[in-house]
Amino acid sequence: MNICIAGAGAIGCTLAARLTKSGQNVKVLARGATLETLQKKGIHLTDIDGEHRVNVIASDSAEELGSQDLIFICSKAPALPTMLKLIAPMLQEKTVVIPVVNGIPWWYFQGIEGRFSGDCIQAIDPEGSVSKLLSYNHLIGCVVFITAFRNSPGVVTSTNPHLIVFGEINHQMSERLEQVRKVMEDAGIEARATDNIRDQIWTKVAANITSNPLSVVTKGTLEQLYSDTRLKPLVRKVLDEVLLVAAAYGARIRFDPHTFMELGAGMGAVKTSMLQDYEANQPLELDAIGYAVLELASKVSIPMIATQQLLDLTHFIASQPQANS
Ligand SMILES: NC(=O)C1=CN([C@@H]2O[C@H](COP(=O)(O)OP(=O)(O)OC[C@H]3O[C@@H](n4cnc5c(N)ncnc54)[C@H](OP(=O)(O)O)[C@@H]3O)[C@@H](O)[C@H]2O)C=CC1
Ligand SMILES: CC(C)(CO)C(=O)C(=O)O
Repeated sequence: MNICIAGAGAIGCTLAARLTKSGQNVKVLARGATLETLQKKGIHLTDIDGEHRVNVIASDSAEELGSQDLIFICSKAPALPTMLKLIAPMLQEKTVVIPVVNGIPWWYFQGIEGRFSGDCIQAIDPEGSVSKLLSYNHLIGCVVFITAFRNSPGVVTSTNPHLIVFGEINHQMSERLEQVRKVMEDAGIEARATDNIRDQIWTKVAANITSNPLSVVTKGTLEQLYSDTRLKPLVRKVLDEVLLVAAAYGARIRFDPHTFMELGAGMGAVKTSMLQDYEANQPLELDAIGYAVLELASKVSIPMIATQQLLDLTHFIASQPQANS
């Protein structure tokens, strides 16, 4: 299968290395120093199965990479509009596009019936500007439960077992969904196909909104955030708020709040991706994992007072010019 990984950071390099090793025809859309390293040295991934060194074809030109069967967009949420424009030359009628991106997706209200069907979420898709960039029939939804860290361009460490969940945005099972699942499974990454990707989205968003912003405020690890007696009450408050909103949208989250907190603490001394971004002076995914949730909450008239304060505090800290010095 012709597969493009668009965005070669922590998650992109993890997927590109594993898929290449499994025999897929993988190409990588990258830029700058990352592109240069990938072209000269390939990818060096260290994960739970050991070390993987793979050579990949990489370019910053989608035209050069050519038509693809499957495209994984592995950028941060703020780069999504740019990435959707960049991948356009690689699309054919049947190309499947899978954003491997945290947060509420811009297509959340597309493909399903309901009170808000067809609505755009202003925090991530102002006036539908992102929706216009890609036809929905290309999309498969995805939630990634992988932790990975980019040590330097092309050099990535991933410490936890890999898991990735895929689902059609209209909640139907399909042949292409099963094909994608199998491609991932063949690459040694546990992959599941679901008939309700939104349940998974809310589960992951609950993890992100309870940990990522607070990690920027405190510089704490996942273990600390979910177990430190001074931080736990706030984390739990945010968790309770997000679970109410998720329930209002009909999401079924498999874990009760107590188990959720214990699972978080069990993730160990992991630095969240938002804290990594903050330290690298990169834009934070606050809209996709935070302000989009507040918008959804206000649509169903549920207050998220603690969450709002936490997001605003994080936003303030991140907006300070000397924040990282
Ligand atoms: N890392 C983790 O542990 C986890 C991450 N996630 C989520 O997965 C998604 C990807 O995260 P992650 O891999 O960590 O992010 P990274 O920041 O490590 O990687 C993003 C990549 O996108 C590339 N990119 C951005 N814009 C462009 C562009 N215009 N052209 C080409 N490349 C571009 C960046 O380029 P450059 O090389 O120049 O920086 C970078 O390589 C995020 O939504 C994140 O929240 C989810 C679970 C865990
Ligand atoms: C590890 C985890 C689950 C923390 O919220 C994550 O997705 C991230 O760091 O972005």
